[in-house]
Amino acid sequence: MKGKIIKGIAGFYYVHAGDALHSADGIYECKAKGVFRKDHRKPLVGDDVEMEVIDEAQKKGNITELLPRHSELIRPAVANVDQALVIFAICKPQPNFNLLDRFLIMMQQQDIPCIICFNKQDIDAEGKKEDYCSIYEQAGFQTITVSAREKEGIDRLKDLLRGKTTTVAGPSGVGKSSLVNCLQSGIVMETGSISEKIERGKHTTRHSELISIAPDTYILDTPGFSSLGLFGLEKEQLAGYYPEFVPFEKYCRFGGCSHISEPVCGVKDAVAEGEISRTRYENYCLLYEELKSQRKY
Ligand SMILES: Nc1nc2c(ncn2[C@@H]2O[C@H](COP(=O)(O)OP(=O)(O)OP(=O)(O)O)[C@@H](O)[C@H]2O)c(=O)[nH]1
Ligand SMILES: [Zn+2]
Repeated sequence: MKGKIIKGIAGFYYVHAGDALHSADGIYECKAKGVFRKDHRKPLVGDDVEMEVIDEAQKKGNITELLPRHSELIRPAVANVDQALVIFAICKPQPNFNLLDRFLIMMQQQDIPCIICFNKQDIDAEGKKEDYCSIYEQAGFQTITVSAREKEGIDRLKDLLRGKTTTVAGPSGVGKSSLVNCLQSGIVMETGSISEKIERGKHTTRHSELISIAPDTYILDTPGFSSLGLFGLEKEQLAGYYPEFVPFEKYCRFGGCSHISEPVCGVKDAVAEGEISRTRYENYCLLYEELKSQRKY
């Protein structure tokens, strides 16, 4: 039968299969004997597989075939991700837009569409949420504001996730765990031997695990981050990750304009006229300088 690898620990793969979508009953502890030889690749969390049940009562099985992957993410290592949800708080803590831009670049490098979610709208006393959303909508990203505490925007968020596998990320303290809990609500996970087995592995390494939140809908909860390096990127490529710059580049005097110190620059003009967000442009300049001074190996 078909299933999906939701977690891998020490040579075991936990495969979500069968009809019991919202219950731990549908999770089989599998080995992947013979798959490496046959498919020449290592199973990844997120892989769709064919499996056979060895022992239904003990929920043990064997993965017999890896089905084709439509995407493969390196950070975090997971297959078949459709999109990323990046969570920031509107306040407490204030969003670090430089960090957000770094995250967006990393996902664009891997061709993964990004939804930006601003949480804690219940304490948005200064009314920042529209401003924040418009910065990123102007750049072509989808945005959503929610409150995990007041359970606002959760249904809309679920709509954006439905039928897809989404990697969920955000710096610490933004309410990611609270939001993941909201998304899981209504799902009865039965306690039992399988979840205990999964539990045991938790203390050794940080594994990524897919959580089923609705039929054909999974989220990957990733550890909070406080910094992100830029990898595999030359400074000349950076502007390509700021999609809102593109329509103005034709007004730059020089081809390959860096939009920093050149005299006639369509991008700088657009910033001055408020057509490109100053926050985005300033972070572009900071990241450009960083790439410029990066050591080449
Ligand atoms: N006002 C408000 N506070 C929230 C909301 N969501 C979460 N919080 C609070 O923000 C703090 C951090 O929430 P968590 O869910 O632990 O955040 P996290 O992003 O998982 O943080 P880490 O565990 O550090 O990665 C807690 O005190 C939550 O009660 C919200 O929608 N509104
Ligand atoms: Zn320019």
